[in-house]
Formats: sequence, structure tokens, C-alpha cells
Amino acid sequence: MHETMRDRLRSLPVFADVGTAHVQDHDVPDNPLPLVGDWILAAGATGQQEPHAMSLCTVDAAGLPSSRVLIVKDIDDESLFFATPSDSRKGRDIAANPQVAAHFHWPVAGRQIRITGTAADHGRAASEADFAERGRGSRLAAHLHRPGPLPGRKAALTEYERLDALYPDEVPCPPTWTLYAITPTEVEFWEASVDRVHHRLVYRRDAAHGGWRHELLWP
Ligand SMILES: Cc1cc2nc3c(=O)[nH]c(=O)nc-3n(C[C@H](O)[C@H](O)[C@H](O)COP(=O)(O)O)c2cc1C
Repeated sequence: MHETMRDRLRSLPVFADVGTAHVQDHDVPDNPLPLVGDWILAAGATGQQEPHAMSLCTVDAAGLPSSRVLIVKDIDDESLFFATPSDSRKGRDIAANPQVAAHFHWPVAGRQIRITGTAADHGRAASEADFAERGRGSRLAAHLHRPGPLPGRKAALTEYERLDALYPDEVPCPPTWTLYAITPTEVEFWEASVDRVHHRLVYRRDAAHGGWRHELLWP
């Protein structure tokens, strides 16, 4: 019998080999942000590639959502940071509507984190410091970003070579290169369990109390 796409998708294993260690009550910190960093590093230790890659969902002025993957460059007690051009689609969306959602999924660890919050430009000095720490290839490539269609891949390669010759030493930071801070209002930690009784721990920022409140959620 011909195997349909439906059959093939439904036969793929899910949560076949997830971890059995879960966040325990005594591990639950007051602030979720350091725990996000801990989970990224723990996912890396399981062999997960790019454990600091997250999807970021933005919404444009008309309410149309879009998402893409980004690298997290830093996490402090208030925010997660990523860098991108301010005139990119996501940059224009954030200028129109700072509400964002971010998401990590680490299949090997059987974990995900969902974040909602607001994104804001973290300032010129921080953006330039981020740019200065990038490798030469990615600093040059940042200058390739521009709106509108690319006539062909050759045009991008030729432009890259022109930039390489133009900037033999220092590569200047493009004025649009921006380090953004995502300040979460909600962070949910989710862990798969082989018995399907998954673990969910949600933190919500509590403005009145000036900190975070957390609770468990039904699977
Ligand atoms: C693993 C991975 C990491 C990425 N990291 C970044 C990043 O840190 N910054 C960035 O601007 N784009 C990054 N990208 C490319 C983005 O996903 C996206 O294609 C690009 O930023 C254009 O997005 P936009 O048109 O929605 O603004 C990454 C893609 C992948 C797959």
C-alpha cells in the first residue's frame, strides 16, 4: 500500500527519549530569567545544536504576525538580547508594535520555553559593542542587508567582495544594526514527560508586587 504523508507524519516518534529530570519545587527561583539561561546551557550539554537559537514572533502595524529564528546574545535579570537591523521586517514590526513572543524548543532535552513581552532598542552604544564582537564575515554580511529583492545570488557575492576590499581592517557598524532587549511579562517552562503528564511552570510579572509570581499549569 502507498504510504501517505499523513501516515508518515503520524508514524514519527514524539517524546520517545525525553529526559526524566524535571524542575523540582526547590529549584524554582523568584526570577525566571536566570532559569532561561540555565535551560539553554543544559540543552547545549545534551548535544543540542544552537541551543541559544529562539524563534521570535512579531506583529506588524496591520496585525499580521511573522516569526523567524534568532540567536540570543545575552540574558540579564530583566531581559534577553538579540541583534538585527532595525529596517528588517522584524525591526519595522517592533517599531510599530513592541509586543513580541519568543520560543525555544530543545527536542533532545524535551523542553520548551515560551516568552511574551516587549522588545526595545537597547541603545547605540550597546548595538555598536555587539557589532564589534561579531566575526569579520558576519560584520561584512550585516552590510548586505537592504530592503527589496535581490536580482540574483551573484549580486550578493559581488557586493560582499566589494565590501571586503572597501573595509580591509575595521568594518563600520551599520547605523541600523540594533541590539534589542526583550523584557518578558510571562515566561513558561515546559518539560515533556514520557507518561504525557507534562510539566508546566508559568511566571507572570506582577506590577503591583514589583516582581514575579509563578504557578504550575495543568498539562
Ligand atoms: C539558527 C539561526 C540563527 C539566526 N540568527 C540571526 C540573528 O541573530 N540575527 C538576525 O538578524 N537574523 C538571524 N537569522 C536569520 C533570521 O531567521 C531571518 O531570516 C532574518 O533576520 C530576516 O528576518 P525578517 O525578514 O523577519 O526581519 C538566523 C537564522 C537561523 C536559522
